[in-house]
Amino acid sequence: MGGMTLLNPFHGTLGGMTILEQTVAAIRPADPAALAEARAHQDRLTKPRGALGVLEEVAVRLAGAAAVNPPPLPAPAALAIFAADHGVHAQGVTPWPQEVTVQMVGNFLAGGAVANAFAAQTGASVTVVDVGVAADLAPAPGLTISKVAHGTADLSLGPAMTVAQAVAALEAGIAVARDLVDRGARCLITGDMGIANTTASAALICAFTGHDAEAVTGRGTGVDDETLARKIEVVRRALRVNRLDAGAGGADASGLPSPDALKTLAAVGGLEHAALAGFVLGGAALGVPVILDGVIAGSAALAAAALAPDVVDHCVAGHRSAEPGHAVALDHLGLRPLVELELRLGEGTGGLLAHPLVCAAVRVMHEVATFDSAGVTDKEA
Ligand SMILES: O=C(O)c1ccc[n+]([C@@H]2O[C@H](COP(=O)([O-])O)[C@@H](O)[C@H]2O)c1
Ligand SMILES: Cc1cc2nc[nH]c2cc1C
Repeated sequence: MGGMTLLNPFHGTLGGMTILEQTVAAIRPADPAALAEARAHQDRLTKPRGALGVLEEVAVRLAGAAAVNPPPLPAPAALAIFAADHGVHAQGVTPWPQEVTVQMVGNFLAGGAVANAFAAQTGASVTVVDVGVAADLAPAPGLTISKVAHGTADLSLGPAMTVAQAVAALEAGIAVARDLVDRGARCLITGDMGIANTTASAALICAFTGHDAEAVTGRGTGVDDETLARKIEVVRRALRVNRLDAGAGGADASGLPSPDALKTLAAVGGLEHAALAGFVLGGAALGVPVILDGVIAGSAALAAAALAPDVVDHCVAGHRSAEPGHAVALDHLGLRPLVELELRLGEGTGGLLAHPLVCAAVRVMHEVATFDSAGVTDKEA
């Protein structure tokens, strides 16, 4: 799926609804009939009932999301790495210089990052999306340029983005999901790159779950005790300055994107968080499952769920990262991570590792014999 794409980040409309509104409106909850059929099917397969543990629930979940049993095999997979920079970098919340964001974009495009190795292992394509890198990037194969801004403003001093910028980034993410599915992807995997983005992730998790900054702020790329203390204070200040300390709004009764959720995302999110939220919504609207990576994806999924609660039915939590806010975000979403390896890299690495597990879970539903078809005696009811 190489080749360079230039996507228009303008806030588009069609038939009176914005692309974001259309996308939210197209997302369906899990289909109860397909869920029931998939559960009954699991119980007829030649294995003791429940013997595949969590993998049985994954397959059932994908059947519900696809509204058909068995669900389509979630392959080929496409990883999209959304890259952006953060004004809050100026507060000294990370030991890494900001230019590492653009340098790592170069590394992804050259095929030299861990995400490239893991993608090759599971046969996933890699697309890098510049949604807000501070530096200007030259067009290159595998790079989508959807730059909404040259990084966000400092979220500890005021809103990181305007609502219009957040919507433009959401719609850039939706466009990437649509493009990858058009080109044949049957599973989307989230990836991110953005020095300082674990600070924005912590602020989003506080705002959407009501947890305290100390409980959800972690060491990111590996900050020392002094920097961690400063980072927690920066998150607290961001919530106070942006008047989010009382928790944020979710979806409202209209079924349209909640203005509170958009304001929260704009206030303390990053451009990659907004684009990731759009990517997740875009995949769900097309009925294609989305495997979430780490804390950045988890916090973006909170925003997506506040905009469209049913989006969660289309998500699989690839892994649980070492960042403490990730478990809080996954609990709030009701998602159970498949892999727990103390990863804290981002780029989509945890999502990519989970992809073969999700494929295996679904393949069982297509290929394993039933007690009847194989002539195996079931235990007595
Ligand atoms: O995926 C995670 O859970 C994760 C946890 C810690 C760090 N990261 C990555 O590290 C970068 C942000 O870390 P930091 O310390 O600069 O905020 C960003 O590029 C993320 O992809 C990612
Ligand atoms: C080297 C490096 C690689 C990364 N990949 C994702 N986030 C990252 C942060 C750093 C610092």
